[in-house]
Amino acid sequence: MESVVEPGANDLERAAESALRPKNLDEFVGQKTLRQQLSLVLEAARRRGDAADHILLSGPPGLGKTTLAMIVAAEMGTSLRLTSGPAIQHAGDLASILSSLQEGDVLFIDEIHRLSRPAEEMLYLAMEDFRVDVIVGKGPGATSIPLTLPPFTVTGATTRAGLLPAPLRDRFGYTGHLEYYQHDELESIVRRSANLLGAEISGEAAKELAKRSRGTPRIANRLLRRVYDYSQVHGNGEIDAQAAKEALKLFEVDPLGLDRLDRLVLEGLCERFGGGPVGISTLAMSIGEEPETVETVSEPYLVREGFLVRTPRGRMATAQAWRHLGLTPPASDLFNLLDN
Ligand SMILES: Nc1ncnc2c1ncn2[C@@H]1O[C@H](COP(=O)(O)OP(=O)(O)OP(=O)(O)O)[C@@H](O)[C@H]1O
Repeated sequence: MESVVEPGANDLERAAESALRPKNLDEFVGQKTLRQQLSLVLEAARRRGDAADHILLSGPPGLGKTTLAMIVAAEMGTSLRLTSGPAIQHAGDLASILSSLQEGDVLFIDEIHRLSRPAEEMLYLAMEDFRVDVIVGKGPGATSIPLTLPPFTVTGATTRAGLLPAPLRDRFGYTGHLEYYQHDELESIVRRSANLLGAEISGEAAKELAKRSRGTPRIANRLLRRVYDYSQVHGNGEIDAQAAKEALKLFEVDPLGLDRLDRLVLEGLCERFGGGPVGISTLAMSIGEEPETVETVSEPYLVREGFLVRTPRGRMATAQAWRHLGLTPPASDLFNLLDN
């Protein structure tokens, strides 16, 4: 893990996360509209005694898509099968997963936009007609054996719903979009997770963590674990505001959730390029980073929080970025520059 505020997770962290996952919709914090809609879809299916409709969940990493897929299976009282677009190399891999499903099972496909074309086409048929054609043999002698599947629910997750081909998107009866969380929601998540970890946390400390979590429960939980470590090593294990602030300083996460890389990007932009505009490659090179890292790890949050704007001529720092670094924005303000 490069940074404590990176929204993605590796396998090791996913294992640590499983203890903190909400187990049902009532425990799932925030995303009120999505929760109400999903609850209705599931309740109706339960009353009819049917498998739930196929569900597509879209939104940035770490907001709870996998957790919701697990909740769908738990609420329906069925089993969950987990796979991902990149893990399914050949249509045959998907055929063997599909043919092992039991009635009502939930098949979770993470990064569904990364399925190969043949797998995608096989999935259309399976989702619509609960049928899969299994190819036996190779070359001219190959035969296709149609196999009927029991009704099941695909729950697809994607960070980019726009990348999904329309025929696949259309086969989902319900699509829910996850939004970044509000501070008060993250505060509840932090308190709930602290409780599960057996950690005592003060209200002020929970607020401090929520503010720095970039709207993302995964980051909130990760910061909580690091702050808990700190309070156990340097204190009596209780997390108060002071311990939280000291730990976050140690991990270089500032009061607005910016980390070392974010600040390097803004400093590079303001101090070396007068606030821009400057191309992403030049900017990344000037701070010794790969353009892709800057673009995928740092930039989305900086843009979202209004520190950086992307213009046709390159990246520019906003007045807020200058002020955050303790610098005075240049007299020619951003909007005059953008008009040129
Ligand atoms: N609404 C929520 N309430 C409480 N905890 C949450 C909530 N959403 C997510 N979490 C916690 O955040 C962590 C990450 O969630 P999850 O793995 O479901 O995210 P994801 O959207 O599937 O991420 P990715 O796209 O990287 O797979 C988990 O530990 C989960 O318990």
